[in-house]
Amino acid sequence: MSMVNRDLLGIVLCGGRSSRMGMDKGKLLHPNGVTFLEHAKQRIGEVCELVFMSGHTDDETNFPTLADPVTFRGPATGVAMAVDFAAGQGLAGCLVTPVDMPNLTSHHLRKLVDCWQHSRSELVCLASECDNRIEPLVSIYPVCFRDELSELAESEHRSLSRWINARKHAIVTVPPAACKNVNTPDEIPNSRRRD
Ligand SMILES: Nc1nc2c(ncn2[C@@H]2O[C@H](COP(=O)(O)OP(=O)(O)OP(=O)(O)O)[C@@H](O)[C@H]2O)c(=O)[nH]1
Repeated sequence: MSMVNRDLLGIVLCGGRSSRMGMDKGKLLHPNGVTFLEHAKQRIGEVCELVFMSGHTDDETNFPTLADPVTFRGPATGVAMAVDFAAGQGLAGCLVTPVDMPNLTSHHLRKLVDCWQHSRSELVCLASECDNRIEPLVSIYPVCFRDELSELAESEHRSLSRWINARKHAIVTVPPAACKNVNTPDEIPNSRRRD
């Protein structure tokens, strides 16, 4: 069986202001020598055949991108847009990942996909094995949630955690380090900006 999934659209969320970091988080240098953005694209490319970036505005690369219909309204906007697009492509859902979680690997993403394969209309979320708290930005969103996610994206608070917690969902747990995201410069060991 192929390790690369053809039914899920792989998404790298890379919109937002990166205001706490003070620079585009996608441009940070990952310890493995590529940018955070390249790393995020590579790891999801090992799991999903079709991959899009979400919300990124600069055009240094020609990588397929889904622009947010309204900018800086948070990740729920990108997720809703991605799920809508996946539904239009006849895909089963989206595997969403953030650009700012450098220790997450394709191995962790495959665990999510394996779980989803058992029940393909169910939400599947990554969670830290220390507190079971869900990571809405590392989750699989089946296309049956298309309309509900559009409503969420247009609502005032747009909290994906709250939205998922109000619905049936499966969780896949990983060590806490794997799902640590970086928001400020002092959270990036062994890394620096690529000039
Ligand atoms: N498509 C899209 N992605 C977003 C948006 N806001 C944040 N993200 C992504 O969601 C993930 C988590 O981002 P956050 O740390 O919550 O927000 P941020 O805007 O990047 O950073 P701050 O300005 O410091 O809050 C990252 O991968 C961001 O690129 C948005 O408006 N649209």
